[in-house]
Amino acid sequence: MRPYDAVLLLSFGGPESREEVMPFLRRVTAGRDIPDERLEEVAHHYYLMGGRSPINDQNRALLDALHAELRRRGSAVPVLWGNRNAEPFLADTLREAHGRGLRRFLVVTTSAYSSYSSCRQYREDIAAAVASLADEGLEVVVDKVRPYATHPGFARANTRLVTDAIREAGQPDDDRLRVAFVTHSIPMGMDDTSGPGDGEGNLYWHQHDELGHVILDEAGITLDRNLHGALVFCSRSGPPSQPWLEPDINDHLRQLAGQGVTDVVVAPIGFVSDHMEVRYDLDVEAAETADELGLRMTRVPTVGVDAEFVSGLIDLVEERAAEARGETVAHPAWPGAAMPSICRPGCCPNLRVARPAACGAD
Ligand SMILES: CC1=C(CCC(=O)O)c2cc3nc(cc4[nH]c(cc5[nH]c(cc1n2)c(C)c5CCC(=O)O)c(CCC(=O)O)c4C)C(CCC(=O)O)=C3C
Ligand SMILES: [Fe+2]
Repeated sequence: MRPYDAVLLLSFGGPESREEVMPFLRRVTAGRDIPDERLEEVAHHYYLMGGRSPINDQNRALLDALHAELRRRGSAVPVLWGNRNAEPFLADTLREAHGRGLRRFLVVTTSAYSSYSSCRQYREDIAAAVASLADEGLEVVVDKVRPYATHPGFARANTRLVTDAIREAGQPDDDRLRVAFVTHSIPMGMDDTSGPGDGEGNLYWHQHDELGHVILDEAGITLDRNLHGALVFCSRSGPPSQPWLEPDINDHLRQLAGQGVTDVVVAPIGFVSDHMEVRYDLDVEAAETADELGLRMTRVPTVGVDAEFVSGLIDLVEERAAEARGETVAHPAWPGAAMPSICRPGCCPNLRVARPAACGAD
């Protein structure tokens, strides 16, 4: 039995022209406490790239790669694409698919970690899309693969990319080289409540920290070196009065320059492809800071369409399909533990409003 009629890549979405930038930003920040100056600043980042976010083209490439890997494994299941904040919108993708006779969907998101912004918010948007189709009399079922920050495919691909970049940096002195693992900053309150809701919290921070540590260990073994690194953040928004995860990558670079470090390997492990946060906040802004400080910066590629990463995502698709068929199935995890495919009640909560979320037990 095939439990799903289609695999559905669900992403954040981005604008593709100057005219789409402001409507996109208003959609993303609707009801949020984001200062106007911050919106203008972010709009400017998009305008620098001609108003076109890199994210959609990267998702088109990922879509092709997922499709190819499924075909390679002998599966004919269609692979569709929907976004939360830009065309093609998730509800439109589902409606169109329903028209083609597809009813049961398995979502893979372009977000690996556990937090409200990176997990539950996707689940809320799935629930809203399913509800809006139901209002039109169209019934669909949507499940999701588990968060894959702790899946070996993601971790191994990142480990290899960081190891190659350290080699490429060519600084043999361990004390002069640092690896900066970078992810999207989030409000501290969001991080404090991230995780399954069993009282632990800080899972967003912890997943990144743990991955950074195993990457350093593995790269150190491969290269026979004693490597040093730290977890740092980019793309803070929100009012200055609200605490967000720190240190910011730019502050971190300043600190390193003061410690005699000459080479920084910047590894954006928080992102699955070169989003604007990577292309602007790291490749433009952090690169400028490094340049001013006289630091050599090597930016590690994001996993993108790396074969090991893509293969890991399809392993997760097969794992979730086996679960749906009621089979006992292994949940490979490294580093740390596998997250459940069905999120626990109250995990990674929305701290502002209670909204229905799909793919969970609540
Ligand atoms: C954890 C996280 C991820 C990673 C997980 C994931 O991938 O989902 C992520 C991804 C992304 N965020 C993106 C864009 C934006 N995020 C914003 C705002 C915010 N992000 C937040 C968190 C995250 N965001 C938060 C806590 C806010 C504050 C407002 C709110 O609570 O919602 C804003 C508003 C302006 C600003 O404040 O910067 C924009 C434009 C794009 C598209 C980029 C492109 O075009 O390539 C992508 C992939
Ligand atoms: Fe964001």
